[in-house]
Amino acid sequence: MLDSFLDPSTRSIKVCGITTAADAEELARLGVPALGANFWPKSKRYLDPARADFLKSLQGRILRVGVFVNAGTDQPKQLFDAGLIDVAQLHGDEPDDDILELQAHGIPVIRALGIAHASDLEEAAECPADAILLDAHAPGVYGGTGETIDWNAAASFVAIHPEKPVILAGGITPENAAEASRTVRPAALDTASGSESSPGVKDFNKVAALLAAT
Ligand SMILES: O=C(O)c1ccccc1N[C@@H]1O[C@H](COP(=O)(O)O)[C@@H](O)[C@H]1O
Repeated sequence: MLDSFLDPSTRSIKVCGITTAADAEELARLGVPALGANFWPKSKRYLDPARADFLKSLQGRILRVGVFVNAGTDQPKQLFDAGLIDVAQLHGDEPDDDILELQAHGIPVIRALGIAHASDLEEAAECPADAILLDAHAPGVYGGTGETIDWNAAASFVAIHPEKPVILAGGITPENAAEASRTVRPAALDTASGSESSPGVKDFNKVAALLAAT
C-alpha cells in the first residue's frame, strides 16, 4: 500500500493527527489514501495506544501511518505486530540505525526532516528510509505547526533526486495544496493542522477540499 501511496503518477495525501474511530472511518469512506496517528505523548493530537484498537479495522482500506518522536523501536514494532499500523513515521532525532532496525522487522519507514535552510536537504539524499517527509523546522515541538517550508528548495531536491520519494508537509491547507503540488511535485502531501477544526478533530469540508486540490 505504501508503494501506491507514493506513486508519483497519483497525487496522494495523508491526513495526520487522527484521534477518533469516527474520523478515521470517514477518511476511509471519502477515499483518503493515508492517515496518520500520532503516538508522541506531547502532541496536541496524541493518540494513546491503549485507545488505538480502532485502527485495526481499517487495515487494507487506508494506509495507517504511526507517527513517533524519539520513541525507540519497541513501540512501533508492537503496534505493527498488533496490526494497528502499516508504516512508521519517525519525526524526532532518531538515528539511521532505528530506521534500519524497523525495516529489518518488515516495517516501511518515513523519515521526517525539519527544514530550516535549503542545506538541511543534504541529509535527505543519504537517508535509508523508504520515503522522506519534509516539514518545517520546529525545535521542541517537532511537527504539526502549520508553518510552510521553502517550496523552491524542496522542488530542487525532488528534481535532483527522482529516486527518493518525497512527502511534502508543513502548513498544507485547502488553499495552498494545489500550488504546493504544482511547485514541488512531491509523491504526496501531508497535513495535520490544515485539515482540522481544532487539534485532533478533522474538518471534513477541509478534507474534501484537500482531496479535490491534489
Ligand atoms: O501534529 C503534531 O502534533 C506533530 C507533533 C510532532 C511531530 C509531528 C507532528 N505532526 C506531523 O507534522 C506534519 C505537519 O503538520 P502541519 O500540517 O504543519 O500542522 C503533519 O502532517 C504530521 O505528519
